[in-house]
Amino acid sequence: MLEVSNLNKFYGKNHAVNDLNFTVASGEILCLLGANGAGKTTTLNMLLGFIKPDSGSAILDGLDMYYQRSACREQMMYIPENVHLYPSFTAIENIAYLAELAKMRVSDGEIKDVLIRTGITENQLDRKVGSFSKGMRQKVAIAFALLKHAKLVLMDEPTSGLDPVATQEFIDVVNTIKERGTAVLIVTHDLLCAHQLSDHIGIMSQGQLKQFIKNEQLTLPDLTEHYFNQFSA
Ligand SMILES: Nc1ncnc2c1ncn2[C@@H]1O[C@H](COP(=O)(O)OP(=O)(O)OP(=O)(O)O)[C@@H](O)[C@H]1O
Repeated sequence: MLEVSNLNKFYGKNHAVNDLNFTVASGEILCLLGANGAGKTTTLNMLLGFIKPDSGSAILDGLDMYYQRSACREQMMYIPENVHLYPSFTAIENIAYLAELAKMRVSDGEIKDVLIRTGITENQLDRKVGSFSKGMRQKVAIAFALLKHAKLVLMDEPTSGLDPVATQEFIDVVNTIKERGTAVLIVTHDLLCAHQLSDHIGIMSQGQLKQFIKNEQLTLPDLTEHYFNQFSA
């Protein structure tokens, strides 16, 4: 689904993203970990088509994510660290508005259905989202990704500031989109969430993908050791 090949980005002499190679298949979750300045955001910005790679490519289902970025954006969903919604609209109204902008024809019933699937309760459906927590706003964004049948969902620091219960709810909701066959790429500092959620974990340092680990049978202490080894080397 997502194929990143020999991706490079320089800021002057700073090799911010250094020959990155990885794939995320349909129905797979990859978490990218790394210290501040490791190159995660620059990578994300190249996948979003905001930054032109100096060389290499990111391909989403056959489309180049920089040169065919408009077509790619129709097939993916970006969920930033803080999801911004129209505070005086309800969740249904927010999604209806986003759907209209995306020229999608959807009924209120379909919108309600995806919101319920992400854990928004019947009571919350009619509330203005201005009072929603970060976790609830994320659920609304994920509901839109479901409605859109996004092939790829990109998330930046989704669990920062979430309490443990909200984090667990977030993990459950992301598993819902995974089950639908969506490829998910999450940039995070949260080792516990990465361990609980991902199929693969990539550890970046100084622009390079130092490790790409299959999460199966990896314990949290193992992951922590892998992570810290990158900085003691
Ligand atoms: N617009 C820019 N101009 C110049 N240098 C930049 C720019 N954006 C990022 N950098 C540099 O590129 C490198 C990678 O930064 P990036 O923001 O991608 O790291 P990160 O892993 O996302 O860090 P964080 O976890 O703090 O968000 C850093 O050395 C950073 O200083």
